[in-house]
Amino acid sequence: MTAVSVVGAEPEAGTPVLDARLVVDLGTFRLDIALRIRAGEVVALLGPNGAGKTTALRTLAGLTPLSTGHITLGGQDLDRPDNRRWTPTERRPIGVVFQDYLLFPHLSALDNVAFGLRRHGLDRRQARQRAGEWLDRMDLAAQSRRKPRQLSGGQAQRVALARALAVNPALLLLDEPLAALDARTRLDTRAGLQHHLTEHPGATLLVTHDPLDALVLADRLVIVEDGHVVQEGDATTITARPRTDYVARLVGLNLYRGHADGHTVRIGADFSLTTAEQHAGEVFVAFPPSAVALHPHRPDGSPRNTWPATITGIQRHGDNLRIQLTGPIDVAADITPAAAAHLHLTPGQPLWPAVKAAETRAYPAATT
Ligand SMILES: Nc1ncnc2c1ncn2[C@@H]1O[C@H](COP(=O)(O)OP(=O)(O)OP(=O)(O)O)[C@@H](O)[C@H]1O
Repeated sequence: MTAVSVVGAEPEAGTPVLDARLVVDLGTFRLDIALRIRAGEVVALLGPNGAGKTTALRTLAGLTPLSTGHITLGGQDLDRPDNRRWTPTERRPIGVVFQDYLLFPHLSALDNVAFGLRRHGLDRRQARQRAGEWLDRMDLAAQSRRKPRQLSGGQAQRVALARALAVNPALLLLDEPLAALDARTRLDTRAGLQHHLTEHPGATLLVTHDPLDALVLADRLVIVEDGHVVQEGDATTITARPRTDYVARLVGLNLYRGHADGHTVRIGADFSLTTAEQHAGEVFVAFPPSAVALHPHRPDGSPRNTWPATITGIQRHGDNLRIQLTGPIDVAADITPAAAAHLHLTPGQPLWPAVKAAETRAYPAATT
């Protein structure tokens, strides 16, 4: 099917479609983030609970007003409080897939998709025809007459996606689009969603707290904590060089901030790590839990990074066990069940973690 633009011209690939600075004051919480998304680009807004992701999505959709800042889409100001400019939700060239889809329960799948098209000016026949084509494209032709309650979770998600995409929005907003699905359906639906996002010529913002969704679906990640962007970039850079504890946990790394002098990084008053790279000044040091070996006594031929620690937690982690330890630094170590049995691990037990300098990564803490 050829995509016919209902909402203005097709954006040119590579040009910024969305340019926004979102500032929202909600009592004691303040969101203040800048977002730019190019045509065809999928950006994931990722962050812990309460970071401000939903608030950002609601301001873009016109459901929560900006306190200050602006939302410019395809070169047009949708919101600019300083100029008293605000565009009602239904007049925005934006498609939204809400977490629980918000399908109209009394309308068939076909009419749910046609509804948005009619609101954008198509007559009933045209709207139903276009809706039928979209359902076909989503592999839902056989379900087009069903009401939402007669659809599986994955099917309902695809109807919601068809409804949002059918109007060819300049900006597609996805709010935790896979959160309502069970693990198996999630896997299939994620693959389908990835395919449709690749084909969407407009900008896409995906709001999620699932790192896997973000890594699989997005070209770029914007990480928010407490209303602010703490890191942004492609998945490779972010996974290699996390800059906050939240991001480090997300990508499964131990992360420390310290002061480097050559190969030595001082962390806190009485502790330092030896790193493979040399630096001077403020740095982050990161290493994976799999790089941490655990010894019952101080290891002989002592690797330079070893210290006394105490077990605070033991959890399953895939085929291995993840051991949390406290000491001069807190650290997570992944070891095999066989190694754990050999060490007779119990909470409170003293151990010596050891990490080779070659397994560490050090990088400047200053953002340039
Ligand atoms: N209407 C409101 N009035 C006052 N505070 C609010 C309002 N809506 C949200 N907040 C607060 O704003 C902060 C951000 O909430 P938001 O829902 O945007 O976070 P989130 O990142 O989407 O979190 P989650 O992943 O839990 O959905 C929270 O501290 C929340 O309590």
